Amino acid sequence: MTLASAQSRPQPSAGVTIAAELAFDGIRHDYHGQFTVDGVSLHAEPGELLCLLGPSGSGKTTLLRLAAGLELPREGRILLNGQEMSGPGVFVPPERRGVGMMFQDFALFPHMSVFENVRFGLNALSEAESKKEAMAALERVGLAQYAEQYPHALSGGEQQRVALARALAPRPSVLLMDEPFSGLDSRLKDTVRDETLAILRETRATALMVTHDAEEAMRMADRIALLNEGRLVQIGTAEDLYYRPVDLFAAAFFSELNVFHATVSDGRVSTPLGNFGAGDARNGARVAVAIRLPSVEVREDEGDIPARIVFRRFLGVVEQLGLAIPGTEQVVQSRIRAGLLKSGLREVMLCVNDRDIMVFESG
Ligand SMILES: Nc1ncnc2c1ncn2[C@@H]1O[C@H](COP(=O)(O)OP(=O)(O)OP(=O)(O)O)[C@@H](O)[C@H]1O
Repeated sequence: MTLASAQSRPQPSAGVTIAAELAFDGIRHDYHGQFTVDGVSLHAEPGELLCLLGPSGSGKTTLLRLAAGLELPREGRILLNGQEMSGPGVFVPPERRGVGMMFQDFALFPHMSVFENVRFGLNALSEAESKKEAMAALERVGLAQYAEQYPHALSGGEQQRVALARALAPRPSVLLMDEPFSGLDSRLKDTVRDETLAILRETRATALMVTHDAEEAMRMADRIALLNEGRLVQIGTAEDLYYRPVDLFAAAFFSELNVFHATVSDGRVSTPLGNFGAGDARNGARVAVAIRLPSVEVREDEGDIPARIVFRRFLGVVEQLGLAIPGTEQVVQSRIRAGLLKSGLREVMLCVNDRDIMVFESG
C-alpha cells in the first residue's frame, strides 16, 4: 500500500550526500508463516558503517531487503531520519527512499559500458549533469580510465569498484551492501575492503553491510549487529562483542573456544582445566565455561596440569594443538606461537590464563 503522504515525499536529490539514521523498530517478517526476522530493533547512526553479522539463514539479507523497500515487514516500522518508510499503513517505494544497493555478484549490466552502468541510476538528472556525476563517481573509485570498457574486461576487484561507484553515484543517504566482497579472490579482498572503507569515509554515507565473516565485520564496522535465527543477539563495537559477549553463541562467533559444562558452587566453577570464579552466574546454575585457545598456555616442563599432545597443526605464525588431560575425554585445544615447542615433544604442562574465562548460564 502507498499512502498519499509517502507519495508526496520529494525525490531524493542527486546533489549532496546527507547521511541518514536508519532504524528498524520491532521488525517481524515471515515467508509462508516461518518468521525469518523476529522482533529486531536496531539503528545505524548517520555516517556509520554497521555490519549485520550472523550465520546463514539468520535473517541478514531479509533485513537489507526490508530497508530497501523490496519487502514489506509483517510487523514493525523502518525509519530514515525518523521518517517512516515502512510501517502500518505506510510504504515508501524503493526508488523514493534515497537508498543505494550493492549486491554479492555486483549485478553489473554486461551490455553497458562501465560509464553507462554508473550513469544508470542518475536518470533524475539532466544529461549533462548525469554524465558529470557518473564520471565523478568513477574518479572517486579510481576507474575513470575504464569508462568505455565493458564489465567483462575488468578484474573482479575492478568490477566491485564499478558496482560501488554505481551505488554511490546518486549520493544515497544510506548504502546497503550484501556480502560485497564474497565474490573476490582472497588475496584481493583486503585491498578492496580498505579501498571501499576509504571511499565510504569520504562520501560519509551511512552503510549497512551484510557479512557472515566475523573477521570482516571486525575489520570494517564501526559497530556490529550479531543476529541468530532472526533475532538480534548483541550490538556493539568489535571490542564489545569480542571481550564482553552476552552468550556462548556470541563468544563462539568471534573465537574458537574450549567449552566445559559445570554447576556454580560458592561462586566458583570447577572444570578439568581448573577452578575459576563464576562471575555473575548464580549459585546452583548450570553454566558453560568458555576458554579461548590462546588462554591455554603450553610449556615444556612447568605448569599446573599435565597433558599429552594428540595433534599439532602448523598454521604459519601460530600452531594449533590438541591435548589430552586427566579428568575428561574432551580434547583440549590450544594455540601457541609456532616453534615454541620442540618437534616430537609428547608430554607437556598447561597453565590457564584465568583473566580470559567466560561463564554463561545455560538457561
Ligand atoms: N523469498 C523467500 N522465500 C522463502 N523463504 C525465504 C525467502 N528469502 C529468505 N528466506 C528464508 O529466510 C531465512 C533467512 O534468510 P536470509 O537470506 O535473510 O538469511 P541470511 O542471514 O542473509 O543468510 P545467508 O547468509 O545464507 O544469505 C532463510 O531460512 C531463508 O531460507
